[in-house]
Amino acid sequence: MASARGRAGVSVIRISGPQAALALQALTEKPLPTPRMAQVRALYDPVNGAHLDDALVLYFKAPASFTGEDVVELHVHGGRAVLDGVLDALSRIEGLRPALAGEFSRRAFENGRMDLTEAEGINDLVMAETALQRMQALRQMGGALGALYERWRMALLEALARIEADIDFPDEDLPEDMTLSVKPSLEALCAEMKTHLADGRRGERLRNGVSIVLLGEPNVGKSSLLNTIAKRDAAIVSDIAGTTRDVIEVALDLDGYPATLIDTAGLRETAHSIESEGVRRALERAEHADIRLVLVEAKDWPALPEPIADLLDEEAILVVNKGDCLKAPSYGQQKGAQPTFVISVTEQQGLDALMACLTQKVTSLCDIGEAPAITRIRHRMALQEAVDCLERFFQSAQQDAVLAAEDVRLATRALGRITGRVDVESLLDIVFSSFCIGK
Ligand SMILES: Nc1nc2c(c(=O)[nH]1)N(C=O)[C@@H](CNc1ccc(C(=O)N[C@@H](CCC(=O)O)C(=O)O)cc1)CN2
Ligand SMILES: Nc1nc2c(ncn2[C@@H]2O[C@H](COP(=O)(O)OP(=O)(O)OP(=O)(O)O)[C@@H](O)[C@H]2O)c(=O)[nH]1
Ligand SMILES: [Mg+2]
Repeated sequence: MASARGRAGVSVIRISGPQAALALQALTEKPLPTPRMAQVRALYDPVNGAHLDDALVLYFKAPASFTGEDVVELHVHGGRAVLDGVLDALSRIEGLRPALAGEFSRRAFENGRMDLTEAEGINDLVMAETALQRMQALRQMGGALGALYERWRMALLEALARIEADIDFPDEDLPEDMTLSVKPSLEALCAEMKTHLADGRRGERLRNGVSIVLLGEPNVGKSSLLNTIAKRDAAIVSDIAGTTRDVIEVALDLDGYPATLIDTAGLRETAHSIESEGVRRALERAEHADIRLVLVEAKDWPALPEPIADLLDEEAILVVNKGDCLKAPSYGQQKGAQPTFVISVTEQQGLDALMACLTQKVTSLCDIGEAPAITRIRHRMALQEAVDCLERFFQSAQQDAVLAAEDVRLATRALGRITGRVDVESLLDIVFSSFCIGK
């Protein structure tokens, strides 16, 4: 199944590999359709001849297909019985088995149709929830990131060839000390890689979403604010202090940038074991969050309760809720060092200014600009390893050309692992296991 499970107008089943055309023929009484031309065909169970559907079928002849193998697509009516009937019929055809998660993309990679970063881009595109996540995924799927790493790898290979020439023919007419002569170009390359690494993890944040945690004492209106921002009743609100215990997450799309807003238990000392577990979880989330929204009630402001004052660092945004309880509330952003917003959730006041501030923060945390960005820890670790190898090379180059060559070779390998040119076998299960089935 290439489409989602469950009832749908149309569902797509796809088959890849040398038996694909035979499978299609087994389900129809007519000859194979012309490659890449959609045809309507009645599908029958090959064993008992039962009519399964009138489907739209496509045949992609190898190598002109997504996987590079013969591919057949059955665009069937998306009902339970149709899908069960067709999948059941297919499963009884010899040589066919259900695809593994990511297996189509994996085969496309193994057949040389894309590098690993492009395959990862496909998965990111399927997972993308906001416009900018989509843009980043399309860029990576189109090969921009892979091309950058491949360019660096080629430059390293060239340097390596010169160093090896120096080792193999030390007395020939080569310019004196090749190992040193490649140093400036490798230094420039290393600097470029470090700049690429020093991206504030923007690409990874854009892919994963920025986390925004709501913190504060019980009853200040954290869950009310979450519901208002999410525009739905995601969390229970009540006037009983200690209502929220579990961590509650809602996904936000802020001008195309992804964020997760996280509601937590009100912070207080309590003997109640469930509530104190909630408080523990709240503090744990606070530690890992990208943005902390610290809520207080208007009556506790500007003189803040001590435990709350302790939560405020320069990263935190102070939100003063229940502004309607003030005599003459002035809503919106307040002057002062700490970013502070007076709001009223019940009166729907001051929220626009708060949202504008959040959107701006989220944007600056994951704005990647024009250049392709690192989107996962796998890339970051390999790049860092390449940089470390090059720095070792700069140390060792004078002393020993053979050791120096080995450092450059290891840096080349580290880059090659990102696009899947080397050490592929150990990587594939990791990369493709997070894909959808049918992708
Ligand atoms: N029905 C359907 N929709 C789909 C896909 C699919 O496989 N099937 N895709 C995939 O998941 C995406 C489209 N990507 C595709 C990429 C390449 C080829 C392909 O046949 N490539 C051949 C021929 C190119 C040509 O002649 O233009 C090739 O590259 O050799 C097909 C789909 C999104 N929509
Ligand atoms: N007057 C006033 N009351 C509010 C406002 N926002 C929330 N409340 C009320 O404050 C009470 C507590 O709201 P919650 O959203 O449950 O508070 P909380 O911070 O999630 O509380 P815990 O989950 O116990 O930590 C409810 O009765 C809300 O209706 C506001 O802007 N003004
Ligand atoms: Mg709550």
